[in-house]
Amino acid sequence: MSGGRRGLRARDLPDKEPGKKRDKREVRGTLSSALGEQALKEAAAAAWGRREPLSHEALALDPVPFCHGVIPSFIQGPGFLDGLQKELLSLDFHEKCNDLYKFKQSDDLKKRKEPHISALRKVLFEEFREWLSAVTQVELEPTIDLSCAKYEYTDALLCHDDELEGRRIAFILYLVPPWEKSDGGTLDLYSTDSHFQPQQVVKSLVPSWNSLAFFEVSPVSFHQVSEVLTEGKCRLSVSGWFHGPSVARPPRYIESLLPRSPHIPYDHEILYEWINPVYLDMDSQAQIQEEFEERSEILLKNFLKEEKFQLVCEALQKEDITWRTRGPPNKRCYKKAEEGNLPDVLMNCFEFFRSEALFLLLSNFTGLKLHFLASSDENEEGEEGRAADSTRHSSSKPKQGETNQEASSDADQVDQSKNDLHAEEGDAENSSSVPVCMGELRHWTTSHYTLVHDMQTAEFALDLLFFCGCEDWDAEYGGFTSYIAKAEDEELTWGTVGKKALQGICSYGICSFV
Ligand SMILES: O=C(O)CCC(=O)C(=O)O
Ligand SMILES: [Fe+2]
Repeated sequence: MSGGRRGLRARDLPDKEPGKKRDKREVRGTLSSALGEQALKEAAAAAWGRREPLSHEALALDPVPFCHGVIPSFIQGPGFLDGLQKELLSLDFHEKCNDLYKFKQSDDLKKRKEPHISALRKVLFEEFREWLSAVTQVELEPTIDLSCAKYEYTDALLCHDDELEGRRIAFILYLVPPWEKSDGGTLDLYSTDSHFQPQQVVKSLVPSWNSLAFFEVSPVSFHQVSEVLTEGKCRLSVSGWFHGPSVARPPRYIESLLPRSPHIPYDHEILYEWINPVYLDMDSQAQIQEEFEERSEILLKNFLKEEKFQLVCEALQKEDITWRTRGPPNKRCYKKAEEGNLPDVLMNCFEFFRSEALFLLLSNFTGLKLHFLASSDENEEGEEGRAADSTRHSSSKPKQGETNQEASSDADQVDQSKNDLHAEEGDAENSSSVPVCMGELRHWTTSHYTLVHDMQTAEFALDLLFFCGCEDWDAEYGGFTSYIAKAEDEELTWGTVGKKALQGICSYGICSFV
């Protein structure tokens, strides 16, 4: 059928000159003419190779914090980008949302037939790829890896390195309205430490219409898209990767565990001092245990005695607490209080959370064996989720002198096999047979988060989260904790306390029992 239509159209057209194209709809994208200049190409290749900066009106290269470049006017000629923008905005976009990002992504652009999208694909993966191969001296393959992203108000993509087998150069072409740093949505580049872990943002690229950013994908190419802060502005981009021969990577860094300690020997008096008496009643403890065993979680309202809670809240407002940001940003970003100089009431509160009496009470609340006196009546089949499998803990009493000892682990780089050891807690010789806990006083406010990451140890623990200062919290502020079952890759919901959350809203506190 289409042959007939083609024949009819051919008859309607005037005689064509041999070899001349007839399809008026063919659209061509043309690269910035400066990129065709041999001298610029050679200067760029020399700078890239020597890890030196280059500043030219058509191209900027910078090796800090990792090799990247910006081409401020990537496509030349009027009209092309408007046509491209129109085609892109009419694609179907899918909401992408988990702990790492929130934005909208189009269908794969690999096979789209729209004229401007096809033309862009051609210019990127033919002409520009050749230019980039010459500059970076990497044999880039024609593999097409291309999609379109839309970041709107409150969208963001947190710190990551882009590393995936075969990806060598990342690129992003921006199609944005006039954009300021204060609009958010900057492409932030991180410095790294000696373990290739990201430290802090040292450069922010503000997107602009028709600018293309590119960078080498490497163990240190940590970057983020900061949260878009202006309502009604759309940060549209086309991005992808040029693939090439894989390069050897250093083993992933495994960070040291936070110090853990066994209980501190305080008897039940401390419970009467701190806890709302309703929770000390044996019947309510039995009820709590029933609900916990059913749901693996329980919310205990008004847990502390009112007067103690007030004292803790007041102390948290004091200026003499030293809060330090805890990273690295590809894993977490929140403030942690230094324990050395906490106000007395907070020190005492920490001691209460680490007390022997509380270990025993938590055993009663949960049915987990967090104390040698706790009965071990729970199911011997492994329990799912975060409930500790108490059958893996021996019932040996912590020896005198062992209390409050900190079990810290090696801060040096270790391999995966060490990581695996943590999962094998069945070993009776293992020091984890004595229940231990770790606690932090955390301050959560706007743009704080934690991320699920590859190197997270798989172990059984009871999380205890005690919150202060978050009365009248609204789910819209974020800041919730989500759990995913082991080996499940189902996306999480966005748990960051975003910038749109009201200033001054924060929550405090966590303690974890293993
Ligand atoms: O849009 C940007 O500036 C960067 C996007 C990015 O990092 C990614 O998609 O992996
Ligand atoms: Fe990225």
